[in-house]
Amino acid sequence: MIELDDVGYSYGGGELLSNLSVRLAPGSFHFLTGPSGAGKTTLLKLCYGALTPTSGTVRAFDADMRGLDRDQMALLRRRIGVVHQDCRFLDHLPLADNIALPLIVSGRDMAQESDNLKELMSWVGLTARADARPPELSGGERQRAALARAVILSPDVVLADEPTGNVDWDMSMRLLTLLVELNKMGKTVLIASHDLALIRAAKSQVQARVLRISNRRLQLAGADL
Ligand SMILES: Nc1ncnc2c1ncn2[C@@H]1O[C@H](COP(=O)(O)OP(=O)(O)OP(=O)(O)O)[C@@H](O)[C@H]1O
Repeated sequence: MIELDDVGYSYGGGELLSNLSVRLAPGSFHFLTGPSGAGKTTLLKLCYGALTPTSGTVRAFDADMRGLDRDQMALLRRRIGVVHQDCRFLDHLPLADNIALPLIVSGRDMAQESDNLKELMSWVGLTARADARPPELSGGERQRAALARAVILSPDVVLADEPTGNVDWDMSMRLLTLLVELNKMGKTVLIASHDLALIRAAKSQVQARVLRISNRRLQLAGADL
């Protein structure tokens, strides 16, 4: 589904990531861990085409991302839902409109999508907050809204960057449950997280592979995690 083959990346100085090869198979569940600054967000950006590797190849849905034009890339990105670390809401818009933004941008008929939006808001437990502005939300509400927005176009793949950052343990578990539900619906899930307790908890709910970035390379973490 998404495949990195011998990928390297540099922001201009020395190489941040070297010789990374990994395949996110359809329906798989992965964690990506590693110390702060190791390159987790960078790797996610390579997976959804926000960055182009300095060496190697990233393929998504059998297409080499480097060869795609703007329209093809836009179509491909609709198949990859991203939960950004900083959520990125438009503060002047109500929450429901923020969650619906990908529908609007992709030109969907909003009248036809209204049930989809309501269902999704209910799934993340935010129906009562539909009219709230993002600055009025708690951290957990923001993270659940970011997840709803990431999946509103029914992507095949969900990439979540620290989706449980700044929330307490109960909310982390609630968010994890939502991500596991998405995986049980057949979606491929990759979660970047430095929270080892979360990763351990997930292992009782889902068969997850844990990848760790260490010294610029990607390793498969052992059972001792
Ligand atoms: N646009 C950029 N230009 C230059 N350097 C960057 C840029 N974005 C990130 N970096 C650097 O690349 C390194 C990896 O950053 P990245 O955000 O991928 O790490 P991370 O593992 O996600 O970190 P964290 O766990 O703290 O979120 C850091 O040293 C960061 O400062």
